[in-house]
Amino acid sequence: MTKTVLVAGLGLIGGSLAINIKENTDYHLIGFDVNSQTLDYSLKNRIVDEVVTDFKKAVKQADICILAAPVSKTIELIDQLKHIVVDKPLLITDVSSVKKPIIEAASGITSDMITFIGGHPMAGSHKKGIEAAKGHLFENAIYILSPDDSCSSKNLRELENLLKGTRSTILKLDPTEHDEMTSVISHFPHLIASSLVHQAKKWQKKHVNIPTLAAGGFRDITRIASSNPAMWQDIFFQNKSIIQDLLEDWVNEMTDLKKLLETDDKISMYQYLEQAREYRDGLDTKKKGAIPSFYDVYVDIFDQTGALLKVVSLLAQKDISIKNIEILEMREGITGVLRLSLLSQKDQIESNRLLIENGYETMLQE
Ligand SMILES: NC(=O)c1ccc[n+]([C@@H]2O[C@H](COP(=O)([O-])OP(=O)(O)OC[C@H]3O[C@@H](n4cnc5c(N)ncnc54)[C@H](O)[C@@H]3O)[C@@H](O)[C@H]2O)c1
Ligand SMILES: O=C(O)C(=O)C[C@]1(C(=O)O)C=C[C@@H](O)C=C1
Repeated sequence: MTKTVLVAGLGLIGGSLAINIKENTDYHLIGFDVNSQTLDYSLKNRIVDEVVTDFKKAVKQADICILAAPVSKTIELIDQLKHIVVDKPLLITDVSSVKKPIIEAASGITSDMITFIGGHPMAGSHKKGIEAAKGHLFENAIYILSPDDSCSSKNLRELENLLKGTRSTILKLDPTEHDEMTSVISHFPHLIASSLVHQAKKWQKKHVNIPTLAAGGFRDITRIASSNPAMWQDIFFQNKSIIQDLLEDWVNEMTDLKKLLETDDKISMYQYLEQAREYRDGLDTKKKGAIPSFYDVYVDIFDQTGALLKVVSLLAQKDISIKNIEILEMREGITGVLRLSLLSQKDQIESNRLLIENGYETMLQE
């Protein structure tokens, strides 16, 4: 018999998982969300087979339930699950960016029929809502699962099978490990990105043209400051103590840097920058990790109508698929740099050759 999957919270992540599951399995998909427009959109665009407004009733129908609401709302949904009586096995997972409070809440589910496996796809975007959902969002990403000791291998396999179509790589982490690692690599950088934007905004009072000068570097480092504030506020408070520790570390490090300037210690400053460069470059090696392993080609193009289209068509003629395109710097009449991210080294070399043959100036990611 066809199994039923309930997705509770049909935003960017829940919607993307629903699309992916629909594309890759024949499971019957039910969608639940507190936003009626989201439910209408999901049904109209056939992201799910059925929508419901009664969470408890839908849970009783489901074989698998994916909780994809904001972290604190996911905890509230888990609290509801503690009081629902199910008469068939139910496998529950979530997608929350913070794991410890989720696993703690789930430990209060006492029914023998229910298995909870914490989950977190390490991919997303600064966009939110169902309209931004994409079935291929998790391709090449790390998908963290936090099964506890009581989780059977059958249940784990069932969840892994469901997620197979995402083409992500499953990594098992315990919740504490997860929360520390994601704070360093994901949560804390969001706080810093927002603080850099605030700094620019303050200085704009003195220099009105600051936004005009905000070129590649500033845009690169602050892209994530355009993310969903409600989601990040929730994450920071759910992972508060680690964020506080990292903030303290950061303040100390900034104080050290300040001292290097005060004491004119150019050698230490150089070493600081060089060590950061070496570590950052190492993250981009061709193994999968928090930073996806793409093969980049940088192309110098003029900001003229059709320039982007010409580059893309050139590669498309040779069936080279581009994983990601980013314009790093582009001002009217001035050359700009286009970053093409490709899926294999073969595509990277072939694209580079084609572009050079057609008169483009290129550079490969080392
Ligand atoms: N955005 C990312 O980059 C990203 C990446 C990985 C994991 N996550 C995690 O995924 C979860 C969802 O984030 P998102 O980016 O999809 O957010 P989103 O704002 O795009 O979607 C959240 C959805 O949950 C719905 N919702 C809110 N309260 C609800 C409730 N009580 N019951 C049911 N639905 C409810 C909202 O209406 C919305 O449709 C969060 O826990 C977040 O930490 C986000
Ligand atoms: O790509 C982005 O914009 C993201 O912010 C994705 C990102 C991240 O920090 O890497 C954000 C939150 C998640 O929990 C996982 C992934």
